[in-house]
Amino acid sequence: MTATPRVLVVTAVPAEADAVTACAGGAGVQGPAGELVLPAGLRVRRVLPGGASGPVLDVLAAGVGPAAAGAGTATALTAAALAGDPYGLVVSAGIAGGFPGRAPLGAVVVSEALVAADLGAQALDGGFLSVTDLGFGHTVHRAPEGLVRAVAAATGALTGDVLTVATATGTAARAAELAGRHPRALAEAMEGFGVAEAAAAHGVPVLELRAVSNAVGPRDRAAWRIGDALAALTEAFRALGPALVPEPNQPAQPTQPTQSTRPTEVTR
Ligand SMILES: O=C(O)c1cccc(C(=O)CC[C@H]2O[C@@H](n3cnc4c(=O)[nH]cnc43)[C@H](O)[C@@H]2O)c1
Repeated sequence: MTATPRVLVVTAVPAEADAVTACAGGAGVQGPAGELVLPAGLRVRRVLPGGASGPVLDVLAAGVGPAAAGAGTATALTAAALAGDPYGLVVSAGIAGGFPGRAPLGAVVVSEALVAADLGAQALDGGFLSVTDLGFGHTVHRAPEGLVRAVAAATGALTGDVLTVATATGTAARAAELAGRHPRALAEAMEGFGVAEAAAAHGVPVLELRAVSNAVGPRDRAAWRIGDALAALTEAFRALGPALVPEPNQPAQPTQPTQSTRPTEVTR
């Protein structure tokens, strides 16, 4: 770690990145000279929400989905490492769907675990086999516990698992399936696990922070409350202050799913 903690915040779309940088109220946003342009035209914007003593947030809109998120995150982490100024923490941030009864619209959630919920294979009986069940790969990255507690205390965020899906849920049946398979899941989004894979490859701890814009369930775009969620995201980052300082020696570690996140039964 450098003297001033450097945090890479990765969102999917520019509107989410704007919501994060708004936490500094404009005053902490560096001018064009402070904007870093990475390969593939990725732009990293820097804000200093806590003033000189707080963390430096470098905010990147890397694109929608786990692959774009992983590629963008890896590019930014590699650029920083090669420049001799590596990041101490990566945060996957944005809006999310909340599981009904677990995370209401407007709630902020912070991840205990970032879980790849659809990385695997469909079984003959229609069940799901994760890559762990198949014997190759992992589906879970855990966030540092102390950091999760500190972020929740500072922001009022709910703590639990955040699922990463490549296809957003659009039916009640799929929502029930995911909720049943992941009893600790509060929300689903589309980038967290990709961000975590890149962070783990660089030995950097990872966290996911999301504001709920819609319910996970039957697709109803008109019911999404994107503005409210983006405002909640800004408030969460404003409240964070020093809480976003990484704990020492807590790199992202892929973990096997706990009993509560494993499918109850799988059939090959
Ligand atoms: O249309 C807009 O103004 C707008 C502003 C900000 C963000 C968006 C997005 O559509 C972001 C997509 C992003 O949001 C996550 N997300 C949100 N809800 C869900 C969900 O129910 N299931 C999965 N992902 C969700 C996701 O991470 C997307 O990348 C639009």
